[in-house]
Amino acid sequence: MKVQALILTGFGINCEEEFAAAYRLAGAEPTIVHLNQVLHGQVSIHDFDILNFPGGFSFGDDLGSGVVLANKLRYRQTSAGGRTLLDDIRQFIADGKFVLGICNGFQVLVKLGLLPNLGGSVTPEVTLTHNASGRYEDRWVKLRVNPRATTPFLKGIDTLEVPVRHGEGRLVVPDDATRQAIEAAGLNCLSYIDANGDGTSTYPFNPNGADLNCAGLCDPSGQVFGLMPHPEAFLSAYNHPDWARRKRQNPELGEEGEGLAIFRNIVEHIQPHPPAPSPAGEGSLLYSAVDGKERLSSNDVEEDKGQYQTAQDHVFTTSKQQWKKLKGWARENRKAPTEAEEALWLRLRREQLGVQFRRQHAIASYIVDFVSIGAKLVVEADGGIHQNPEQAEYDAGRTQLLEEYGFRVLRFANETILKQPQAVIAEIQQALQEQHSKHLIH
Ligand SMILES: NC(=O)CC[C@H](N)C(=O)O
Repeated sequence: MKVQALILTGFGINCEEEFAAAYRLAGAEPTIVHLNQVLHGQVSIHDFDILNFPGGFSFGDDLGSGVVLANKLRYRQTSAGGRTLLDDIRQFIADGKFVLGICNGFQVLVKLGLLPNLGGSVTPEVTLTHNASGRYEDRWVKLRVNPRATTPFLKGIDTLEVPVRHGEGRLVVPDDATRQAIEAAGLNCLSYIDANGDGTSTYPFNPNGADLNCAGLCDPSGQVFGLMPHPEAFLSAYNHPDWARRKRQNPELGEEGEGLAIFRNIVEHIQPHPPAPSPAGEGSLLYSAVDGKERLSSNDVEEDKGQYQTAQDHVFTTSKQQWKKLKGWARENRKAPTEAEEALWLRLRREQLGVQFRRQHAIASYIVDFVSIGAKLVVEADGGIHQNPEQAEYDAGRTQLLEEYGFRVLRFANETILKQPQAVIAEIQQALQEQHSKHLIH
């Protein structure tokens, strides 16, 4: 099942379709509902992974942007039992789920006290108020991600160019203690920067005069994130006013807008996807070397059933001749794994890391210990013999060849696999993510 994104609308919210488009492009399933459907109990936020508050002019910005909506969430009872939507949202966050607010949505989260929520009691600690310019600002700004920010929404992003459109985007932090606490925890996760890339309070780079030059906040868990600018308004490169000049300067310029990364990040964080395998013959020897005629019927390679067998299609990444030479060996290895191989397989099999791994799989003239064909990632469990110089040279040649075929190769010493399995899995997960983004870019 796809990641489920619930997008609230109604009462003057007006960016819900852009949110839906962003989630769709990021591979999630968006559902737009009127806030009343949630307040009246017709839709439960708990059926979703990400709760989204889009921008707009909820309740006409009466009493201050986001104030009325925040009060509805805090005080409107949703059921006979006297629960409020805020109670549900707190439960939703405690369940490890995610909340995103953009512009008016960010204002709601701040007025409600879900951001920055230093004290954990969901009481307002900072506010957003009228821009220092005294007028509505509609312009493109540049942002820098606080390197200390830990929210998954911003993972891997350094800078971002996005539009702002708001009248009340100026963050005001009431006192030094709050300011220090926010900075100490890295919750001021986005700042406005000038042309040199430095955080700035200078207009118009900082369009509203925000304290800490702050354009966005996250809570200490990183699960709640909000920002004044609109990443959902930069999903395509053509959204940018300078796209034509940029494209002329760099014909290779990708078509994706910078804002999409935030949505991809959170969807990927919730459900790491394997990249699609590259189409036959495209930039890789892998599939073109194995044409239809060379394929063996699955009967020829019937594998032993048992603890180490997973249901999977047979994918051939070697020729028929080579497979004949290698299959006996592959089978033997599979039947008699080393202790480290066995330990690693128990953590890789059955798509536990979100992608399918095969073990003792033949690629060209080699048998690799584990491979995810989709992610193009090979994982090798090395015994002591691999320290011997001759073997090391052989390994290096083999790695080079596999890399030529488009695979990335990770090697772990058996001892490391057995003694630090968590670290090994973390490294494999990291590599899977990198492989995923790499293949998306291509
Ligand atoms: N685009 C928006 O979400 C605007 C938010 C709010 N109405 C403001 O003007 O500040």
